Amino acid sequence: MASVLQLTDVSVVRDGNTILDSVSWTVDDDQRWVILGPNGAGKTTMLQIAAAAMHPTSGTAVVLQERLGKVDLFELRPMIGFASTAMARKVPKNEKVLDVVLTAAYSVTGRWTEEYEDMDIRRAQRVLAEWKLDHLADRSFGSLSDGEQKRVQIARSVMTDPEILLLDEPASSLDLGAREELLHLLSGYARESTSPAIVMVTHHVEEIPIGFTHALILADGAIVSAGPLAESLSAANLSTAFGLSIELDENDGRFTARAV
Ligand SMILES: Nc1ncnc2c1ncn2[C@@H]1O[C@H](COP(=O)(O)OP(=O)(O)OP(=O)(O)O)[C@@H](O)[C@H]1O
Repeated sequence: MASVLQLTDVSVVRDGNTILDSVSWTVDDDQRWVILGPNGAGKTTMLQIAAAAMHPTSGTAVVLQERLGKVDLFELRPMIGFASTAMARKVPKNEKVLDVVLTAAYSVTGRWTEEYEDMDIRRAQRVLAEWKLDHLADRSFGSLSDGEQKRVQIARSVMTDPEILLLDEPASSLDLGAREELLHLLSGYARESTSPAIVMVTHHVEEIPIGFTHALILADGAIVSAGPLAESLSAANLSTAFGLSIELDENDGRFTARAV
């Protein structure tokens, strides 16, 4: 077991606003974390630091054993899978699904005239099959449903065989069927011992895939709780974070929450 992410006293200040306030957090390579918290709590900012896409204003962030600020980010980033709507917006709408995934191997979006190696093409095809997208390989990205696009984003982010996988609200905007299909795939992936460490931001406890092991709850840029799911994801901690009385239920590894 090795740590893939270590934040120590990390603060982020932007335009005089403290977005993260002395956050300390460690993620090990066999852990699957969910980050929950109200709008504006700082969840995406945490992911940005984990993705080496942002530096802390103070404190230290060590990603894959490399301290941010002392490492060549272009070497580090291929080892980090990051699926987000912001990333998807950079993908040309007419890009073929196979190419959306394949181009991750070269850290670009939009295929031009590059030649790709057969090995990379075979890996992209395998990844598409794993995420139930093989029948869509020749379709344009822009023609896919939201649910299919979300799965392509994840397939692209695992194409490079990353050591940490970051997912920013992968189930947002999905209908019930598409959400359940995605959660089923994420559960299977989370439970494989060969999968990398996973950190997923979500707004809803209903979107926590079975197999996730840890929860970090954030409010106002500070950690309310962080640790194994059974301890950290509690009605009391959610109530503190959201500032209202919340009831939490668990059924066969899936969660539901409501205000009481
Ligand atoms: N460049 C910036 N300058 C000033 N404030 C910023 C900047 N970037 C983010 N913020 C603020 O920092 C806070 C945290 O933002 P962040 O996107 O990390 O929150 P979040 O928990 O992901 O929110 P949401 O659930 O709404 O996506 C928000 O109040 C946001 O407005």
